[in-house]
Amino acid sequence: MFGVLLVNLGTPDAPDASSVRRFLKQFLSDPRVVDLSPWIWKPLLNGVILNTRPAKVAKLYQSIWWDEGSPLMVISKRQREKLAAELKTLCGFEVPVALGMSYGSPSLSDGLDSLTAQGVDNIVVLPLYPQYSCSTVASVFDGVAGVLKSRRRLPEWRMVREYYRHPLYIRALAASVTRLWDIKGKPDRLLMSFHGVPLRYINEGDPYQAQCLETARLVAKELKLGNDEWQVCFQSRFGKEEWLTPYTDELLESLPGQGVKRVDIMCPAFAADCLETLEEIAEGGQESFLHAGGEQYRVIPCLNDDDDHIRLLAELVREQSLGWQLG
Ligand SMILES: C=CC1=C(C)c2cc3[nH]c(cc4nc(cc5[nH]c(cc1n2)c(C)c5CCC(=O)O)C(CCC(=O)O)=C4C)c(C)c3C=C
Ligand SMILES: [Fe+2]
Ligand SMILES: [Fe+2]
Repeated sequence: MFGVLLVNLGTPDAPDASSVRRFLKQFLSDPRVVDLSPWIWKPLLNGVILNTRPAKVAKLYQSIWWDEGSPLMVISKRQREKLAAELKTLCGFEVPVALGMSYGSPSLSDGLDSLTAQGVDNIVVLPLYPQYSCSTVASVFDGVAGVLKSRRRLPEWRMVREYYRHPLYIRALAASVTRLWDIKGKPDRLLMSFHGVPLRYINEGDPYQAQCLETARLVAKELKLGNDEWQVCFQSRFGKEEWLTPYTDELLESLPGQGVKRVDIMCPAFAADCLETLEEIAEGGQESFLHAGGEQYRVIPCLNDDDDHIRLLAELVREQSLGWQLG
């Protein structure tokens, strides 16, 4: 029987400093995320970052937390449920879908155990990262392989490496924009803000930047936008190193001075709304743009559990599992 492991980054269990600390410790200890030499990074992480950042970041999580929990977790659970229903319709039989997070819980190990307990022997691993980066997708690969390392019987498994130009993804993003524009009209500029990574990762072969630019170009084409009607930027910079530019926060501060007073902003690298979209973009971004003289700032939600997003995820699973469905 085949099943699906739906993977995302993970999130703290609660919006308090000790939960955030536990989450950040696991996340920031992954060498795929921060690749500095352990001799330099470990003392900095344990001595400085984990003593100062958790309390600060816990406050940010509190500002976006929902009654049911962390938005990323709530949305991930909805995606899991809807994907299972969609696959049942698409395949004509029950397909187990388990959730596994790279950091925090449920872990990748929890997700894989749940699939095994349901008799799954062929697994499609679907990381919810449209653009490949060593800091995300490769860490999912490491995590799954790390869990399977101690198993006597290996499942057969395949992983969706990326889907940054999948027609259903591009169309779903474009539809999320036109839903707003059809009712409320177009802004001066559409910003597509992707999560950043250190520029060095790109120079060392990570295709992430090129994939982001291609996603953006295709969305702009689908929306029939002129060159001055859209722009790419990169958010969520961490640390002192140079990251991908232009930085979203700096761009938002400079646009009103260039006469761009009304922007719509979307975050195509995120399959679910989370701290980075709800706080950094929706709260912080709005404040800096309006403060710099901007007049209208609208945030386009992530694809979340939209029907056309779920159809895309089901199609990605179908494409990977073709040879398995007959057996
Ligand atoms: C330290 C370096 C980081 C890299 C490289 C990085 C890449 C990266 N991250 C996402 C998606 C998400 N990141 C989220 C939070 C988050 N990211 C970093 C750092 C790096 N990310 C930190 C330290 C945090 C935690 C918050 C903070 O302390 O600022 C989240 C949100 C989680 C949530 O709970 O809501 C997501 C999702 C991508 C797609 C990516 C590379 C492409
Ligand atoms: Fe991140
Ligand atoms: Fe952030």
